[in-house]
Parts: sequence; structure tokens; C-alpha cells
Amino acid sequence: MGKLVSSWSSVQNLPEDYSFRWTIPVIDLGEGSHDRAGIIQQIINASQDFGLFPGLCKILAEITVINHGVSGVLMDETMSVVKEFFNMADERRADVFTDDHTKSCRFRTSSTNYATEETHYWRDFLRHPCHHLEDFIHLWPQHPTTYRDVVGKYSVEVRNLLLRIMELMSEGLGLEPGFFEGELSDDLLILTNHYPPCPDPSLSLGLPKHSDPNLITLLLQEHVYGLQVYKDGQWLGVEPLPNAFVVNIGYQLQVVSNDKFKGAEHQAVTNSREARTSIGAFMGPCNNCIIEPAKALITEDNPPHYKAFNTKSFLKITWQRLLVTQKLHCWLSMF
Ligand SMILES: O=C(O)CCC(=O)C(=O)O
Ligand SMILES: [Fe+2]
Repeated sequence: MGKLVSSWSSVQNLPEDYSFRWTIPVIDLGEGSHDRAGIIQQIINASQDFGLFPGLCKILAEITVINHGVSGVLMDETMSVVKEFFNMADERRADVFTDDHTKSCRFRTSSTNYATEETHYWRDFLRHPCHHLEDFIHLWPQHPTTYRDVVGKYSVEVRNLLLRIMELMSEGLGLEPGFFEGELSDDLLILTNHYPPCPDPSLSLGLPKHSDPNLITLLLQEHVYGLQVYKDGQWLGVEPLPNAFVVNIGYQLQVVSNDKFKGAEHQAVTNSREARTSIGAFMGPCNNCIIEPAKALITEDNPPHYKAFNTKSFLKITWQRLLVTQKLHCWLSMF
């Protein structure tokens, strides 16, 4: 009878075996901790099982030393300037607020389908391209005044880290060195999400179930819980780790790897106590690039699972459909 929760008199903290929160596989990218082959193996295992893993910042700090990483200070500064943006008075952020889908820098609410969606999401977001910086930075918010400087530096550093991770992945897949360099990784979008405290989290969502449509995403979240991953038929909460990034495999990497890597479906839930902010860096191919299963992976026993498609049309369809019908796989796959 002692197991009955109704027999417990007072419980301050939820016992661990009652928690659906989950620490997703942690990959230590520090070169001091594993050899290169060991790091690649960890990435492969985590990517195949979950499609999602965080790299610890302790490590990133080490990488900073060799000029490839993102410093903890820059991560904190970026989170702070983004939060400042979301907390500013509307007049100061009116320069980027728009309903126009064709504007590459957009600050708006809910999803891309506000006018047509039946239910809205408890989320504001700001998105803008970042690469090449000189082509886009003039379109970014003018306030806070440090925004462009801080987020500009951040975008360059996360891009380097993403390229480094892609290089490890291409080696793990058995593709030639530099496979993902050039046009396959020429696009970088920073998309920041802000979920204010919500009056009824049980009835609403910050972001619905989706897989990211791009190649690979680096997500910076703060200490506030909200990200969930769909695994084996249930939602698992991703415990935020201090100074860590979540790396999320996108649909395009699933296609190029011919399903060797699978994107994880995820969503963002809200809470009633504290606002939550997350910053995604979405890397992907340039507009006219053709995405298809890498030829080197195709054999008689491993035929292509997907047809080739043009990135521009893929993204046009995905951003509209992704959050609504979840039918992408049927649209893309060969079978
Ligand atoms: O806020 C989060 O944790 C999730 C964000 C996300 O999945 C996205 O922007 O695609
Ligand atoms: Fe996502």
C-alpha cells in the first residue's frame, strides 16, 4: 500500500522514477576527452537513436582555444540581448514586425500561418538570415543597439561549430571530407522563440510537433524547461543543461544520409511561471541546391529512399505544411 501516491503524506520533490524529463545523450566534443573516432561514434549512436543531442559548452570553451568554438560569454550575451529584444516596448521593435512572408527578417507571433491556423501558438518569434552577414545584417533589428554586433558574432561562431559537427558526421557516414561544405551549408537562419508565461499551459502549446526542415540545427535554450521530444510513442521533456547546445537533425540531413540519421520530432510546451526564450541556428543548403541521398551511400542493397528536390521548393512547401499536416515524409519519399 505504501506505493500508493495517495498514501504519501508530504512530498517536496518528485521522485526520479516518476519524471518524464530526460537527459538526452550528451556528446563531449572536447578533443581532450575522446579521440576523433570516439567522438564520431558517439554522434552516430546519438543521431541514430534520437536525432537530437547536446554538445556541452565546457567543451566549446576548449574549442574556443583552438579558434573553432562558441564562448560561454558570447552564448550568455546573445541570450541576454535576445531576451531584451522580446521585452522591449513595441515601438522599439516595430522596424522588424511584419506579416509579410517575403521579408527575410520577420518578427511576428504564433506560426507562419497565423491567418489560416485554427489554433494559435503561445509564442512570438524573430527570424532572419545570417550568412553572408554583410548581405543581411542591415535588415536585423536596430534595437537593442548591441543586437547586430552580438548576434552577428554569435552567428559566425555557431556556423563554425555546425560545420565542424557536419564534418564529423560526413566522416561517420563514410562521405568524402568537406562533403557538406559549400552550397549544402551555405544558408544560416537565426530563429529566436519567446514563450511568455501562459495562463493555461495544459490547453496550449508554444510550438506544435514538428521536425526541423533544414540540414541541422543548433538550439540554445536557457534554464527554463519547455522542449519535448517524441520518442517511442511518448513525449519526453528535455532537461536543459547549463551552457549546452541541443543539436537537432533536420529533414534534409535525413534525406542526404538516406535515413541513416533521422530527425527527431519535437515540440515546445509553455509554463505559467516564467518566460522562456530559445535561439535556433538553422543551417541548410542555398536556394537552388539539389538535395538528394548522397550517391556514395547508394548501392543495390541500399536504394535511395527519397527523390531529389530543389531546396527552394522544398522549403516553400515545408514551412507551410510542416506545422499543419505532418505529411512531409509521403511527399518526399520514393515509396
Ligand atoms: O523552443 C524550443 O525549445 C524549440 C524550438 C524549435 O523547435 C524550433 O524553433 O524549431
Ligand atoms: Fe524545431
